[in-house]
Amino acid sequence: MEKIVVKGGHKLIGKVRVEGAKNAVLPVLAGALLATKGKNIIRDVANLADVYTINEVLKSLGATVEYFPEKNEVIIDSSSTLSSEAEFEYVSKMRASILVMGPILARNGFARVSLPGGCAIGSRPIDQHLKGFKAMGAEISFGHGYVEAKIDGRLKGAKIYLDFPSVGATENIMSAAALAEGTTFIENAAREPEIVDLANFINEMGGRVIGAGTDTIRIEGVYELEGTLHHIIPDRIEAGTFMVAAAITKGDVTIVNAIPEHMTALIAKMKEMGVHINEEEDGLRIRVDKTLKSVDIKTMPHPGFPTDMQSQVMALMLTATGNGMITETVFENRFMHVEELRRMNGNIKIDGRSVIMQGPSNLQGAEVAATDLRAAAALILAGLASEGVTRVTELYHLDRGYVNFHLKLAALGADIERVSTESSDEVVMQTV
Ligand SMILES: CC(=O)N[C@H]1[C@@H](OP(=O)(O)OP(=O)(O)OC[C@H]2O[C@@H](n3ccc(=O)[nH]c3=O)[C@H](O)[C@@H]2O)O[C@H](CO)[C@@H](O)[C@@H]1O
Ligand SMILES: C=C(OP(=O)(O)O)C(=O)O
Repeated sequence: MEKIVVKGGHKLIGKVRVEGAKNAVLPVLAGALLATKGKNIIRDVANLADVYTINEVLKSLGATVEYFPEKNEVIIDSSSTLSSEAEFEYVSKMRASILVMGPILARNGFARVSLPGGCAIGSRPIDQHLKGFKAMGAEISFGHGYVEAKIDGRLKGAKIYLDFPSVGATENIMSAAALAEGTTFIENAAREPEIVDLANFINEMGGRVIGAGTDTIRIEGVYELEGTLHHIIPDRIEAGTFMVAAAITKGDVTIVNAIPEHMTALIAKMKEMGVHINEEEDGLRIRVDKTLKSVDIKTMPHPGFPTDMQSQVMALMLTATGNGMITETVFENRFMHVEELRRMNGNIKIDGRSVIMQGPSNLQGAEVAATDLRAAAALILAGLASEGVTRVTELYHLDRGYVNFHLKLAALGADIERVSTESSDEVVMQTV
């Protein structure tokens, strides 16, 4: 078993560079399957466990995938005939595997994908994805834990209103519609920057997607798409996580490669807490020189406050004075980290879909377990501000979404290491 061991009490100072976005690269790599000619070259690909998983899914479908992690590049050739089935093995490991369904259905007229099921943060159904495929003429059926979509000939353009601006449904429908006959409108579409990145990628392949980033996306279907060169946008959640790391240690950190326009809600709320945030020539500078004050936050679809920053900001709020409330509206069960933060002496109460904090808590190092990807980051962040030593386990969650998280924090001055605990001794895995 591996653990991250962090000793609190060190201010973080310096510069850190963020990687390409996990939530942009996964739909783009799935969308690469739309190309029936040429090769797709995808750059600024972060070296994440989820990237290995999606690459395995693409290979299992018959695409040729060359991955050069040292160059942050993936080359995909999907020009030969592809299989139509995404198996349980991959979908159960990573829900975003469902994003191959749109491209496969559009290309093959048939797709069979393992039902993703729920996870630690909520039930996460895919009814909105399927509603879109159905509106485009597909017949949907379920059996043996799989969902199947089938169409005679090509998918047909349609007007699709999403009941909720689901990120995955918008991406899956947009990809499918790229090769459909006629024009598709997605109304109440998700507006996340990652949606815009996927739309840009489809257009670079020769597609016609208009309006991504607004709540109505128009997709004029084309007959074929061709491989292209695409650069993935920077990871706004990794950037936000380092913003919290700087603030929670009352440090002074410049985040290189962040796009502030992708993080307006987070920047606004952190400023409201008293964090100094300035756009400087070399990046986004985060500085704290006083005690922070608690605020109220509600997670919302973009451009609202991102649910993927909820747990990290909760850790920060525990160090602030006064009463603060965080309300989670996107996922119904994204509070598993609360119990772990309580074990670190966090003063938090759950009240329905909200948590109430009375701060500042006198955070104390403890043995804690990550319950999901962002919870892993939040517990490490809390450890940076705790008295004594925190040990965080279940690091496979962290590796899904952060590259060398502990090394980046150590380079900023954190006392942190990743150890293997095969025997009773802790063996340091990597040092700076
Ligand atoms: C790989 C990726 O990009 N993951 C992100 C994506 O996940 P994902 O695409 O799964 O998130 P969605 O926006 O689809 O889900 C948001 C909410 O809508 C519900 N829903 C979704 C689809 C559907 O068909 N029916 C339905 O009810 C979900 O259960 C959830 O409560 O957006 C989330 C919300 O910003 C982020 O937390 C994830 O990090
Ligand atoms: C919830 C997340 O990702 P996924 O949708 O891949 O589980 C996340 O990135 O925080």
